[in-house]
Amino acid sequence: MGEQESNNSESGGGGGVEDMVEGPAKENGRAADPRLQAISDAIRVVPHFPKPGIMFNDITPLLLRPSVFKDAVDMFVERYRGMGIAAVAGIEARGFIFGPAIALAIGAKFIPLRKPKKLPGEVISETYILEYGTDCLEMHVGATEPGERVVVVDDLVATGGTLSAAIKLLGEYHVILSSI
Ligand SMILES: O=P(O)(O)OC[C@H]1O[C@H](OP(=O)(O)OP(=O)(O)O)[C@H](O)[C@@H]1O
Ligand SMILES: Nc1ncnc2[nH]cnc12
Repeated sequence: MGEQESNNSESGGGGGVEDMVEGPAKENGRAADPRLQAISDAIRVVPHFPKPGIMFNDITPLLLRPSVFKDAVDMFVERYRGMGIAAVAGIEARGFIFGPAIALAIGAKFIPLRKPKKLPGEVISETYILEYGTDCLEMHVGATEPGERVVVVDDLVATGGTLSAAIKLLGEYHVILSSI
């Protein structure tokens, strides 16, 4: 593999599935899922993108491998099916790639948490700080009901700013965090 195709085990980038992989042995004291290594290997780390110093975790190679893409979705479906999850909230843009598939498979609704000025209805907004700037997430008012269990899905946590904003948007509801 060239430098731009190295996998996450060589990366100092954001935390994603690679944080769940500790070789073939254990994950939180349990046997690691054998699917994790292939998922981790399918995520390309691109140094200095989009700015110097950023180790960019690129999930697009994973999307080109249907069996690995399916394994990534299935792992979340297996984790959350039967848990009374009412909604999956996907964070724009990459949470929109995984979230709807997970939502459909567990029989939950899908809530898009969008970048500013994309949703036409009444919204609530949260501004947050990124590794490379600031951004804002918005959610339609009424997308969730009080007391619903919501899973938040995204591809990656770096600073955690995006995830914190999502939690604040859904704050009055019961949120379950989930990162691919
Ligand atoms: O933990 P954080 O530091 O907040 O970073 C993580 C966020 O950054 C990426 O999205 P990005 O903001 O690049 O938007 P995009 O998916 O629209 O490209 C990623 O998909 C997460 O949403
Ligand atoms: N290191 C990273 N890789 C991919 N997307 C990101 N968003 C913020 N940090 C990132």
